[in-house]
Amino acid sequence: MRIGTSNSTKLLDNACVNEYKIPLIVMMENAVLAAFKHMDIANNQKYVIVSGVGNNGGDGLGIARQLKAHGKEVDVFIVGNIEKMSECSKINYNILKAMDISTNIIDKENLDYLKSKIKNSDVVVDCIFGTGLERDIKGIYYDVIDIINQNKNKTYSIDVPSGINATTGDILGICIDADKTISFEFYKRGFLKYATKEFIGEVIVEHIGIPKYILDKYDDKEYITDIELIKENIKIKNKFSFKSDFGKVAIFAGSRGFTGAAYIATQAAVKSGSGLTTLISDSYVQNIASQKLCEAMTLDIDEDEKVKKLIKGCDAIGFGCGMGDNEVTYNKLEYVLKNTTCTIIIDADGLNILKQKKELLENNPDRIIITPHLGEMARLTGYPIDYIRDNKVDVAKEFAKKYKLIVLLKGYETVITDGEYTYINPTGNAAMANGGMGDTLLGIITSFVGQGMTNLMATVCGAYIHGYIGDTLSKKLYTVNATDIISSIPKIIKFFQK
Ligand SMILES: NC(=O)C1=CN([C@@H]2O[C@H](COP(=O)(O)OP(=O)(O)OC[C@H]3O[C@@H](n4cnc5c(N)ncnc54)[C@H](O)[C@@H]3O)[C@@H](O)[C@H]2O)[C@H](O)CC1
Ligand SMILES: [K+]
Repeated sequence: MRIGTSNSTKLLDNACVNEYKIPLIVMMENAVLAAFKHMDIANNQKYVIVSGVGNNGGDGLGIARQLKAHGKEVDVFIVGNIEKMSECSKINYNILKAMDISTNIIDKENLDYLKSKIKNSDVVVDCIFGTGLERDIKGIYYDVIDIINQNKNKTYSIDVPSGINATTGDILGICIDADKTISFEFYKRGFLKYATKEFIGEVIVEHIGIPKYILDKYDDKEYITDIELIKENIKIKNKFSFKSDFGKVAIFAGSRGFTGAAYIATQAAVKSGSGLTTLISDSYVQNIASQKLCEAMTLDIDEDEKVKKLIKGCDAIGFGCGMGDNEVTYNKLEYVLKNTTCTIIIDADGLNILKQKKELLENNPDRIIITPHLGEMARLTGYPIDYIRDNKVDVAKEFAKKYKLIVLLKGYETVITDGEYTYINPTGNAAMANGGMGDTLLGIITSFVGQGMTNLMATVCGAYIHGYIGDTLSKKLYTVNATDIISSIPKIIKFFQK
């Protein structure tokens, strides 16, 4: 699913109208019909439509007409200077007048009337502002939004809950507290901001008849990952394949007290389909992990020649889980980067050691994937955690572009970017918030890179599948642990295999 901003909507509208000769009223009626499908008419009878005078308001007037045509009780209120009504809104307004559907122009005197109608309604349809909101909400607009929030039974917002800036997610003074948002063509970028989550309700994105090639042309290269993309990347195994066709990977992980991390990351790679997997760790970890790892091989990190030979032949290397934030780990990472050309996926202590010494990243373009959480990203970038949380896409993109690598920034709606293309991961849940989850993810991504996916797609698919397994298991489990995820990896990957 595409992510877009106010500007993308404007550019798209202009292109459709001027270049492709699709009249705006056609797109508006498509929007009306698309939104109407979600008005839940089987369960509601009384609707109040509150429209502004821009095109978002025009959508509302069209929805009012459709609701009336389906036998619903509809009260229409318009806020704003009716003289300044947009052209398409005016068309819908005139249709309502011709059909004898009365409209009320809101002023200070009839706010109580609006309030009583809202109290008495099942659903308020919010069409005051959409992508055209451009300044703080004041005066009568403020009062109307406040009245809706205080008195509604349910509110369905059209395109954007009025008051939220569709691009930044900033709340411009006040905003509608929506139960559902029916948005057009794009998931609005502003909805990614944590602070808006409690106001947008369930978000539905509907197409309004704009051809794909036009959407492609005005694409911001930002997406919410969807299932189709995963299916495209998980290929059927050729019947003539050998284990060498599914990648040789190594996992550098573990230290005293962190043997679990080594086991989890390695076993996740095995279960994700790697042809050959080797855990490289200190001998203490090796002795313990090798008793549990049946399929994976193990190697002592200090057996220099053997390690060098093995990593030179690897298709991907996962590095960092539970290794310790110290000079030894840094030296090993430097060694691995120097002695290989394949992709290295760096997590946990592999990231912590980089905070003062980013030259390792600078000197290895297009072969590193980093998987930080907010704290690790703060240490890498120097930005405060709150700033990163509010600007996660921009921060991840900036870092990815600067160091020519892939950033997977963990958190609610994990961000994955190579600096040009960005994917927001919609899977995963709070039942997965426990130790070992990151190690599992590292194992899956390492395995996918080893099997030949591009670095970006391996990271996108790894994050999606990891979260998807967690979502599936959390329906029956109070807590989902790394070992639960690992056991389900083959079954779920199979589900996505085309
Ligand atoms: N391609 C599409 O997705 C389509 C979407 N449609 C709908 O159109 C709106 C965008 O319409 P637009 O006219 O550009 O903007 P708005 O209706 O959101 O508002 C503009 C209107 O409001 C005034 N205004 C802005 N900020 C304030 C403020 N703080 N206080 C008071 N007034 C304000 C501004 O001056 C204008 O008068 C989109 O969201 C969809 O719902 C189309 O239906 C079809 C194509
Ligand atoms: K709206």
